[in-house]
Amino acid sequence: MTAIVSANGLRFGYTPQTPTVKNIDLNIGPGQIYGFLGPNGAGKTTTIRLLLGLLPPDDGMVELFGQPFAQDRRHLFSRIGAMIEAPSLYEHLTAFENLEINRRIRKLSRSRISEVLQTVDLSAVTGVKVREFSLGMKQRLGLAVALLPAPELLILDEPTNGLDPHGIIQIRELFQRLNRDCGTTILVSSHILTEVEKLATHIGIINEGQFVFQGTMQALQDLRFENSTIDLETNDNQAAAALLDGRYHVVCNTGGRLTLRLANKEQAAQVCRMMCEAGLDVYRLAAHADDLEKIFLQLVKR
Ligand SMILES: Nc1ncnc2c1ncn2[C@@H]1O[C@H](COP(=O)(O)OP(=O)(O)OP(=O)(O)O)[C@@H](O)[C@H]1O
Repeated sequence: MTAIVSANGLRFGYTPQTPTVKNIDLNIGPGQIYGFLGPNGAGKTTTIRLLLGLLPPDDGMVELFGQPFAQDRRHLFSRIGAMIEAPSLYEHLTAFENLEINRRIRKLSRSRISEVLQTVDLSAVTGVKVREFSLGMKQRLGLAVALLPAPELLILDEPTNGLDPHGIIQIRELFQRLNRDCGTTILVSSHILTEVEKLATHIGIINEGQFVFQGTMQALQDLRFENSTIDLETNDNQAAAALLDGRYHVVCNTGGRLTLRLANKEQAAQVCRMMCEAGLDVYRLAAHADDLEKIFLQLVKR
């Protein structure tokens, strides 16, 4: 299946001495919601600019919808909606007027304006000047601009920046709706994992211009169980410890409770099965996995 976004060996530096993006390989398939994460200054915006052809790479290549940029750039852009950092809006104009300018530039039908205003829930304020909008309303109007061409691919750089929890939920639900109802592929960047973990199907985490993790959301979740521990309590902990000896790493045996280090979550099931097969009663089997935020912080500290 053709990738919607494909980048290979992407390199870029604002100055020759300091590479900002170092060898980025990235693939986003149709219908994916790709959470692009990294701490401040990791190179997310720069990578997004490279993907959109707004910066020329020093090395590497980008294909969108299986086509390099050089070919039919105008047609490619008609299939993409993008919002990089703060939305570019005319504060002295109304929501409608802002959309109308963009609609004319992109030669789109007039009906798209009311459609996108409805999608982002701004139909009631179509005639209000943007300078009277809250930050959340401005973000949603920026999204409406990005949605005007009914894009197959949405690229959004920190779209929830500065929003309150209610605003973040509204934007998340909007992305979920677009993805579910229209099949829109979405690349959304953030420096906060919790903002994308409920949304993304795939995750890429960069630090200092290179990936430290790329995979499905499930694969990231599974990392929580690498090197996690479980507490085990049975009716005969001595017998349990003897069974585990040599096969599992028992880090603590207090008599009342055994603590084991696990290599993966499947080992918790194996331990449970082993106890039952030996006729021991399991009173407690409690996993202590890292939370995702901790995993994220560990990944970007390396
Ligand atoms: N126009 C520019 N000229 C020189 N250096 C720049 C420019 N834009 C960004 N940088 C530098 O490149 C690095 C990566 O910046 P970038 O904005 O891509 O990171 P980011 O991950 O998007 O960060 P944030 O989450 O803070 O937006 C930073 O060190 C930044 O200072």
